[in-house]
Amino acid sequence: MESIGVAMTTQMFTYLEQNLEGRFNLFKLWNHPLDSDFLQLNAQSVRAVVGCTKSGADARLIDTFPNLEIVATFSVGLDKIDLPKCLEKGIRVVNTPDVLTDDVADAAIGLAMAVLRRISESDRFVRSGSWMKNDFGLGTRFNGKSVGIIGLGRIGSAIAKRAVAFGCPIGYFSRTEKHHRGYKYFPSVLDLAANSQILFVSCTLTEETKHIVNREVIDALGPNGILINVGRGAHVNETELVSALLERRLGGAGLDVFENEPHVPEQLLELNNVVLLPHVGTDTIETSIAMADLVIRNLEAHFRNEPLITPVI
Ligand SMILES: O=CC(=O)O
Repeated sequence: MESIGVAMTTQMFTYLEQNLEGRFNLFKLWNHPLDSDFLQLNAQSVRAVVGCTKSGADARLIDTFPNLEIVATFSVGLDKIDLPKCLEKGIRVVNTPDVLTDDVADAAIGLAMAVLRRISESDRFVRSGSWMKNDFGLGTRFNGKSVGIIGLGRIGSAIAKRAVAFGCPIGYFSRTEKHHRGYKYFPSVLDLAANSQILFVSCTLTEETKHIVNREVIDALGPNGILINVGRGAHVNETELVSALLERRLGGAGLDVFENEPHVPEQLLELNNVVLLPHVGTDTIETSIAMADLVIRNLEAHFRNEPLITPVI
């Protein structure tokens, strides 16, 4: 397979890069931009693209490679891929579901715990020497809080399973009722938010779920409510979120994702009731290796004319 051209859109994980390099003719697009002479000269040989949450396959990239057969994303999310265009051109698409579910769910629970028990804030308190002068004060309990989950897919279900272990009653919103015994279905996000103390966002980003958390949902969650987003930044109307936090209409937020990553609204940096992560929900060594292996196994299966392991289209 050494002669097959594979284009990697951006730097993502050295292990993946090295393994692709060992198997294919790898083009690193951060060294060779789409309009460079080198890339134009080699564009015909590229049959696969490997993208990620930062940089996927948009129409321009797809059109650059006339012999493109498959797009593999080093992520479960597909929002950086022009899926209709891939479908129209008969380009296969694969992602990395399942192997990352538990780590994202762990990160979601960690964020909820960090906000409620003020873990990041208390760490700052110790480091700054403030403990010498004052007591830290009280946090808020996590166990037993009513949990609402937007999107009861793989990750949402894994969050629910963990929250149940903390004695939390579970409500959820999804396109269809899942008939899960013990979890309460809410056909509207607004009702879910009104009945939740902690609202987790873990659905896929589509036109329908963009800004699914808007001003009304935030107000329904209320001044004691906590919002945790491990989906995509665009699930939440960030401007409304910032206003609600500044005006204390929302109790707090734990965010792994933002509308314009890596840019984070400056006002959030000043708030102690907010915990901010740099989109690291899947970022453990174990999961990253499993994701990279899945990308490679999918590409190898495709070029051997075998069934794809995790096909999207
Ligand atoms: O955000 C992470 C992913 O989509 O894998």
